[in-house]
Amino acid sequence: MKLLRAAPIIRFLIPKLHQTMSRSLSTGVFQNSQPLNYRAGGRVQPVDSVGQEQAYEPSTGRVIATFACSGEKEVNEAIQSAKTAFKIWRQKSGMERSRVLLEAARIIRERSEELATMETINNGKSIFEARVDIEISWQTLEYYAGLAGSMAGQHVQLPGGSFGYTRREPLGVCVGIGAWNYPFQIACWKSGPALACGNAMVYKPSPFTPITVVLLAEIFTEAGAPPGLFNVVQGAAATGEFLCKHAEVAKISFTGSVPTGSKIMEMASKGIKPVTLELGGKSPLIIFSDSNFDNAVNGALMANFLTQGQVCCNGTRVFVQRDILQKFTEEVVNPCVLGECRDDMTCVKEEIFGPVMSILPFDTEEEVLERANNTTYGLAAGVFSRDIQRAHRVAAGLQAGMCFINNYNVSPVELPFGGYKKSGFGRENGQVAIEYYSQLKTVCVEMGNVESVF
Ligand SMILES: NC(=O)C1=CN([C@@H]2O[C@H](COP(=O)(O)OP(=O)(O)OC[C@H]3O[C@@H](n4cnc5c(N)ncnc54)[C@H](O)[C@@H]3O)[C@@H](O)[C@H]2O)C=CC1
Repeated sequence: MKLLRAAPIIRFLIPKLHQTMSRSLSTGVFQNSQPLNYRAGGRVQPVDSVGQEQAYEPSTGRVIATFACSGEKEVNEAIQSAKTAFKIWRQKSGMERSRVLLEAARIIRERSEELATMETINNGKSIFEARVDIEISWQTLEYYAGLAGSMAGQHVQLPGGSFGYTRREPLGVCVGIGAWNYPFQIACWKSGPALACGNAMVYKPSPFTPITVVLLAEIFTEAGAPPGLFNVVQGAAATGEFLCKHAEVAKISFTGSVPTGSKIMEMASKGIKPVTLELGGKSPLIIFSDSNFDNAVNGALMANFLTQGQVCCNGTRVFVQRDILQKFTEEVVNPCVLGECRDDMTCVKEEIFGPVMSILPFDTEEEVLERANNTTYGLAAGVFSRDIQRAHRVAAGLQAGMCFINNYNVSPVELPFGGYKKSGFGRENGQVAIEYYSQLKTVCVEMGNVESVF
């Protein structure tokens, strides 16, 4: 079982990192000394503030950064900086945007060990998972670089030689607000499609993880993005609210909890701004007795214990068909697996956002589908079975935006990701994300004379 090897791997790797990396970027000694806001192509101290936050290194408990939370003026400065860059960026062809994104992806790839180490220091996840996050991040930029050059509208013929066409246009200044569990990756999932479409972005990371997104901002600048294309403001709820309420923001893409998502939607509604909401979940994983047993066990571990269980789409309600229940339970036990669970228990109904798997026995397909869907969330779901017809039938019946058959928690950038029900709406990744960062203009062209009806 791969995940059980996570702790030894990080212990093994840390001495090596000490040897190969500068002292300032080693686990246990890193101390931030630079401004963490970024606008107009450089790091800046905010012009005003609403309080102060501290960021920690979870493995040691040390404070690694103390920073001011951006106030209303600073948020406005960042938005004006983005507006300036947007005027330049929107005029670029898709191929020109693509080159910048490809170069940013190349730099991330080249600096992946440093970025992964920084992510481990600030987030606390193991280095092998941080490396995967960084890999997904540059792949995201590469993927949207690939799409940037091929964004096109439609040409429609009309009577008398007249015609119409559609143009896919950027929205303007987009705001990204991220959670702390995948700081760098969430920023890439939002900025990749946003910039590919010709938008500029102001990004606010979680105050728990302020460090790596500023490195992403520097990378975009180094890659040739106009100054101000990707800006960073730091802070908590108050800073986030200044962003959401700002009249010149065209769109908000948010990753975080359901209660905050609801507030974001409320603020966006005042300005009629589109939102993408990537929220929490309490996802079901259904294991039929005919599944490949080892795959099902590995899948259940993947579904629960990556990033200390702090993964939005984790399959934390593990429904196991009764005839393999005992064998399965014996196989997956480590901290913390809860057996003999019932659907009405709090641990089964509410998101824990930690490494806790709840095992629930079931007997029939019909019964388990109804119970799996009996939740206000709908982010993800999984099914393990060798019966391919049943697997597809169950996937079709599951009320979730992301369904896995015979695997769990694999999120290639080519596939759209997002939720049903209270897990949010809009999609990240895949071609469809383009629709959430652009708007369609229709141009109707008359080739004849204007016939007056008056
Ligand atoms: N669906 C998805 O893709 C993902 C969802 N999540 C969800 O995120 C949650 C955990 O992340 P947290 O950082 O604790 O979530 P959170 O909702 O507390 O915070 C998320 C972000 O929103 C900001 N924020 C808080 N209040 C705000 C307000 N009133 N206005 C504007 N911004 C505000 C925070 O500073 C932070 O940057 C879990 O519920 C998890 O399931 C996490 C990762 C991925």
